[in-house]
Amino acid sequence: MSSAAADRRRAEAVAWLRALLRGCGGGGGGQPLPPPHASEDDLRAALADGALLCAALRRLGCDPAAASNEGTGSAAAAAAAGEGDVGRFLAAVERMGLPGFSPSDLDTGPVSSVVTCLLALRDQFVSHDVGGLSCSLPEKVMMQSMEFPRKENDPGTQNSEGRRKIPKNPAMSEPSSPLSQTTLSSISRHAGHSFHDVFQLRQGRYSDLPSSKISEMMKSTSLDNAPTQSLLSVVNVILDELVETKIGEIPYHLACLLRKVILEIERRISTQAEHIRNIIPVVIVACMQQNNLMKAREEKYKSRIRVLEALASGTSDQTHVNSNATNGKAHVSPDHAVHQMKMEKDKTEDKKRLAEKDVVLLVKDKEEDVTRLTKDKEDMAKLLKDKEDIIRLMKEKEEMVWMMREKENMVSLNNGRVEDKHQLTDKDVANSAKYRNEIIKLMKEKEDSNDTIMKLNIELEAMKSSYEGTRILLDSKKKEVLQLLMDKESIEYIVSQLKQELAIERSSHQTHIQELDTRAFQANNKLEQRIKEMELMLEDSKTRVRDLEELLESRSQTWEQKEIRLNQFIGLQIQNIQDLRLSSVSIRHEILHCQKRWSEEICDLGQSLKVLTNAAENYHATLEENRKLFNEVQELKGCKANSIAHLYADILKYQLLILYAYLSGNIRVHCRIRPFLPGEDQTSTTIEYVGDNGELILANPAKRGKEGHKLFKFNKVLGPSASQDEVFKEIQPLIRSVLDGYNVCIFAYGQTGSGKTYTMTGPENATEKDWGVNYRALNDLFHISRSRRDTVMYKVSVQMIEIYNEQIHDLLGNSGSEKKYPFGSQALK
Ligand SMILES: Nc1ncnc2c1ncn2[C@@H]1O[C@H](COP(=O)(O)OP(=O)(O)OP(=O)(O)O)[C@@H](O)[C@H]1O
Repeated sequence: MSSAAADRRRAEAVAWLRALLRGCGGGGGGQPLPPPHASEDDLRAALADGALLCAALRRLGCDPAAASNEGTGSAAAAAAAGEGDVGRFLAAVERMGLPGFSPSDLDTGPVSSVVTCLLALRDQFVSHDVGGLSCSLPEKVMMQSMEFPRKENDPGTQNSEGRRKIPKNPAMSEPSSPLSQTTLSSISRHAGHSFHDVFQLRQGRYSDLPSSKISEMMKSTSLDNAPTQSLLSVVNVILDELVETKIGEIPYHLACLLRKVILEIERRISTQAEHIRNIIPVVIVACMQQNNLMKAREEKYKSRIRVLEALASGTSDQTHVNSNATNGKAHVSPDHAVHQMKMEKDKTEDKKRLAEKDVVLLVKDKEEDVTRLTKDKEDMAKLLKDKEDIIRLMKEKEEMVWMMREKENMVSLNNGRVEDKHQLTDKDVANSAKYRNEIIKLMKEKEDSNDTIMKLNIELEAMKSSYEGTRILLDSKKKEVLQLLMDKESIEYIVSQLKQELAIERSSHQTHIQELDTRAFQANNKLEQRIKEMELMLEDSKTRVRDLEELLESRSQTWEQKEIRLNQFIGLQIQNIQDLRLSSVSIRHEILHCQKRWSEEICDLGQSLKVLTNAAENYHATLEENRKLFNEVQELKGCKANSIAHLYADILKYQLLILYAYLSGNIRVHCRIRPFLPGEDQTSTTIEYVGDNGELILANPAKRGKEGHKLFKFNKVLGPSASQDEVFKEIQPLIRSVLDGYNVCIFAYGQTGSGKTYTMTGPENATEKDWGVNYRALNDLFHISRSRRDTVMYKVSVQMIEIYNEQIHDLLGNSGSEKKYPFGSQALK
């Protein structure tokens, strides 16, 4: 047997023992009862002296002392079991044919045999359910101890003289109500005190009974074992006898018997009242527990509903989140999306499993609640029935007391009559007074009993009201349960809907997962393609890196070569500087020579200037004369002054220009550097240096040393950014000097594509801004001639020749002879 089963059996035995002995103050002798959850040691300690065991036997209607004295077998068993209560208990148990135990088991041995013995004893006496109702163990034991009344149609309940039938109360008739008649007779037989034999009067009257017989009836064992019905019958019969015989006095021994019987009845009534008092708190506690249980159930259901609601809202949220996630997944990677979808799917399945589990638990709880409520309802019905029985019992008791009073009145009436008729002796009077006192005492006691019954009635009323409250509570609970059932149905409907939604969601998720798989597959393909492309690009880049490295290598070699060349150039420059020093010395000499020559020339120029001054003086004189003439003409006309002033200014300006041209020399060489044309290498220039004073250094990479660099000297060097206008401005004074009678020749010289045509003519379809020297010169000359037309008449002729292969050709000539140099006299003119 498992320890749990042994504990359960021990608890059953202890509960039964406690319920059995509770009403009689423990073991009857003040022995403490074992605690409700007694351990083996507790039980052993409680039962060690055997007092509780014997009390239990007595409570069951079996006197162990008497039993141990009966028969040789019992005596032998008691002897074998040892002396004392334990021995007597074991002897009684053996006689009943129940399993016993060794007295040493109560000292050190296992208590399982003791428990088995106690449970067998319980089963022996509690084999029949009260009123055909089955109860749980503690309730059964409790109800046994309550000794509920039972109505029997047993013929034995009626006396032989057909008196008014008094309902038999098993609780009162027998100390342990559930005892079967067979069991009872068995116990009585074993005890040797059949109450039928003792109390049932077969013939004669009680007043005629000998004292020894009455003494035997008054023995506590006889009274204890006698059913209450028998005791009541005894009282009734004695009172009837008194009424019938109309004797004024009751025999002393009969009065004692009457008193003892009434005391026994009162004791049983008080025991019953005690039981009722005990049961009321138990019932109230049970009701409160029931209430608490119902409240707990209600809370549980509410929490379940909340969980389901939360689950439902969570599922919808999840659906929302899923849809959001699905919408937002266009921006996340496919692998991540698939992983997320799987996680969401797992979560949804977990939630679904939880929801199903919750539903199963709810259904289970509901079934348990329904079962429990049904059971509670049955228990309450039982309690109500018991309550009605108790009320009925109390009424019966009241009737009985009323009947007893009636009979006492009748006795006292008869006594009065007898006093009137007979002269009593002193002894009889004394006896009568004594009996009267006894009867008054009995009446008082009955009054007390009535008070007790009244109290019991009040308590019963209170119980009734509490039962009513409990019933209302139960009705409300029933309604709540119905409400809960309806809620459960609605929850089941919601759960089924949720399941459908989950199924739909799952299918949509699966579709989505398939789509994502397809997308992931496509993305994978794309990525693989991309990887291949990137690999190709990487290869290409590597090749380019190799090329660049090679280029870098070659560049570095070039730079090294350049560095070498630069070093060489620097060396060359140093040599050049030295050469320049030398040449500077020679130049200095040359300058000195030049200074000398220039001083001579200046002297010549001075003479020439003198000539010019003279000419200018003459010119001024002429001019003065002309001015006078003009003044005169102006006086006459008054309108030519301005033009003459202009002319004068122009003349002065031209004279200065002439002087400048004279001082600058007759031949001037200008250099114009053409900018790079589109498509030309911008870096491959040979120009190394351009000076403001007309110096130009050109590099020749093909030659080394001094030969690699050439220094040129011009009157003016015009850079690549020089405009057409700047070029013209440089030669404009020379061109204008033509109008003063000087010969001027301007020509361009250079290799093919160096910009001769551009400089002289300008680009094709050129605007005024891009005009070349020719256009600008003619334009300027015509402008001046036009401005001087009032004073000077200029004649302009144009000749266009070509020098080709050292042959000069007139491009405007008509015939062959005119075209070839020397041109005709016509052409020269
Ligand atoms: N200073 C400049 N600015 C802009 N473009 C120029 C310049 N000089 C020359 N060019 C351009 O250079 C090209 C060659 O110039 P151009 O025809 O004048 O050379 P060229 O010396 O006359 O040649 P060829 O001897 O063959 O006749 C032309 O397209 C011209 O427009």
